[in-house]
Amino acid sequence: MTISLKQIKLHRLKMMLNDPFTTSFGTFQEKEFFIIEMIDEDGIRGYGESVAFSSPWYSEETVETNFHMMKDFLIPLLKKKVIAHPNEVEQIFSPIKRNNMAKSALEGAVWDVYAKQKQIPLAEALGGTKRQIEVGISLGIEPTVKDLLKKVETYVQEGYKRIKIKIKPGYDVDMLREVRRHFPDTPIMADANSAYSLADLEHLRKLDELNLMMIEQPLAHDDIVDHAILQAALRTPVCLDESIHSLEDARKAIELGSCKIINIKIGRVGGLTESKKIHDLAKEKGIDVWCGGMLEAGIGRAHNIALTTLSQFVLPGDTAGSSRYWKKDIIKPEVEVENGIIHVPNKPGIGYEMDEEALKEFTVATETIHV
Ligand SMILES: O=C(O)CCC(=O)c1ccccc1C(=O)O
Ligand SMILES: [Mg+2]
Repeated sequence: MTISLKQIKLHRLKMMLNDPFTTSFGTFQEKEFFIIEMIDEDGIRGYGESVAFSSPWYSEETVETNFHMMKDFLIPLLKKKVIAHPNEVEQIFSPIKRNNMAKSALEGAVWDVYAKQKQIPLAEALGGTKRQIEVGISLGIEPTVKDLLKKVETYVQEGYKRIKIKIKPGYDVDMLREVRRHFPDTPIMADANSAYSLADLEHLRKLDELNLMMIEQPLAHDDIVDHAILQAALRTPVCLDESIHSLEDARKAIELGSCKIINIKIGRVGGLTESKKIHDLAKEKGIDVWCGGMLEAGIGRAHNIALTTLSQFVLPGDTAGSSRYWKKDIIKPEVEVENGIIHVPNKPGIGYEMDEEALKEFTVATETIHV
């Protein structure tokens, strides 16, 4: 069996988040992104989602650069190619440097086509075995600690397996101490999105009193050297997010001791194939991994769920339920979280149907490309 693509549709969507999401870089409430629909010669449809944001605050990619890369460079590389296995897509895209989120959006759709051809769940195609996955939730920076405590309370009640809290200088140790006081036994972690430097080492050391599961990306987005110094000085495990773009980055970070945990985001590392490689290395080296989030709509969420079924995803990820983000998601059924658990669908491919009505409602433009 091979994959012969006939058509690729790039649907540009605009959706409003239920609540504004604030990080150390700012606040946003609207999300623009692409849903990739690939149609093969037998009419099988596979879907992918581009996860870049409208501005390059998280990484250098944006919605516009994703479109440019997919349309002008990556899709032309797929033209007239017969793909035997989605593992090959990474190699096909290798003439193009970086632009991992653009690559990943397309590669994800190829994986979905592949699994649907074979009539197996994407999770199984990836080698995943878990039938249910544990998930946590990521909470943005709130106007006051009181507001935050209310949110933590809500999601602890709902059964989320761990609570991640965004931090920044001035909204960190004291706030977390307060949260810990109210929730002495809840698994809690902090994500700094690169808001600190080694000059803050003594301050960050105070986090060690709070029994946090980890601190995510405390230092620069492109650093693995200073993180190694910080990790050596902290008991709290350091988790890398922004700094890891590839298997090679992961290998170097592990060798340097820059982290004890890796947040794998499919888009950030260029696709499911690379995610799997990082997962396998982490497993071999005894590094725990979990699946990060990019405030995805249903298609990206479905990919995250499938990836999380791999065995070294031992920590709850950021793949919360659809309703945490959207009034209405673009898939049927929506992703439901029950007591912090998602039941992995066992239908072929990503396991969720595109809600065509919702797709239409949120689409602002569609580009159709024949391949
Ligand atoms: O709920 C999610 O999808 C993840 C939320 C989150 O923490 C996040 C959201 C957008 C960009 C970066 C991050 C991050 O993990 O750093
Ligand atoms: Mg992060």
